[in-house]
Amino acid sequence: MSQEEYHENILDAVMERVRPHIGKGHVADYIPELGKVDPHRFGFALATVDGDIHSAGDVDIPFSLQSITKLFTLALVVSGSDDIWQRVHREPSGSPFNSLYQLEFERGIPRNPLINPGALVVTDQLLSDTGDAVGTLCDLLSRESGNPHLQVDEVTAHSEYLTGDRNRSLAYLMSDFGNIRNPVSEVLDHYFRQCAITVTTVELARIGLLLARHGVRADGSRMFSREAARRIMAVMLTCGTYDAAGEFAFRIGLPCKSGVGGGILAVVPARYSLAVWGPGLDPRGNSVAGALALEAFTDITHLSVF
Ligand SMILES: NC(=O)CC[C@H](N)C(=O)O
Repeated sequence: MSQEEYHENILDAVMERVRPHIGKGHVADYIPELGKVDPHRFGFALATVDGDIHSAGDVDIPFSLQSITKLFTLALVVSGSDDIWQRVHREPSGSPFNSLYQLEFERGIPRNPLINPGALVVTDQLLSDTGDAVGTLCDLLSRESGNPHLQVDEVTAHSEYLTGDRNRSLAYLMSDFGNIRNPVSEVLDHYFRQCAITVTTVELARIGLLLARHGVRADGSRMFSREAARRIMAVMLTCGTYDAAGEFAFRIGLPCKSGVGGGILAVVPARYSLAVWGPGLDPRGNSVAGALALEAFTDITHLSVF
């Protein structure tokens, strides 16, 4: 069997298993603009480390990256320095991604960079490092996705700006503890806009190759060290799906990062980047069909990190 056939067979088998579940779950209507997305969409894309793409379903429709961006702001920050680990821990929180309660008694140091408070700290750092966090992130994602025109969907960003009081609370609380250094309103503006960057499923699979190749960019140059890649993927596995990270490790066994736009990025280190998109979410904010597709993938291929 050729490589081409092997990958197409995997995709067919994954799609067959996931089809009855497409449309399940609830779209993230706490951000009103995301509540308008059709839950019956579904896409699956597999990128090999050599850059070949195999895909099925709605893989060319742009969707909101949301929390998946947290991986790449982190990658940008750790490419410069490891100092961020003074400002954010790397333990699973066991709590919802926007929970406030740990943050008060842990004195403004978030549990990890892949929940909202942690990501706000990382965005604050990127803003200090570059002067333009969302612009720097958009440049990186544009280069890696193969689409030079990736953009912030300003309507979605504004929709979250209008309803984002919980993120505001997190940011002001951390500012009170001295763990936000730029003006809070500026950090929030960059955070809401970074979350609203849109990509297609195929573009996301390409972006994920940065991790699958352990820090090597699409143009062959190195962005961050192998060690940094290993650490980012460890945090992804243990914290990337919030209070469902244990469940994801149990069912899928790959580093995964979800977003409330319905995307999930998973990595088979040194082999594949996998992107799935299904806007219907479970109560913890992870795509129902997306998780099932990734579980089908590891069941079928036996490719997991365990
Ligand atoms: N889990 C997510 O994707 C959350 C991102 C979203 N922008 C929020 O802050 O609530």
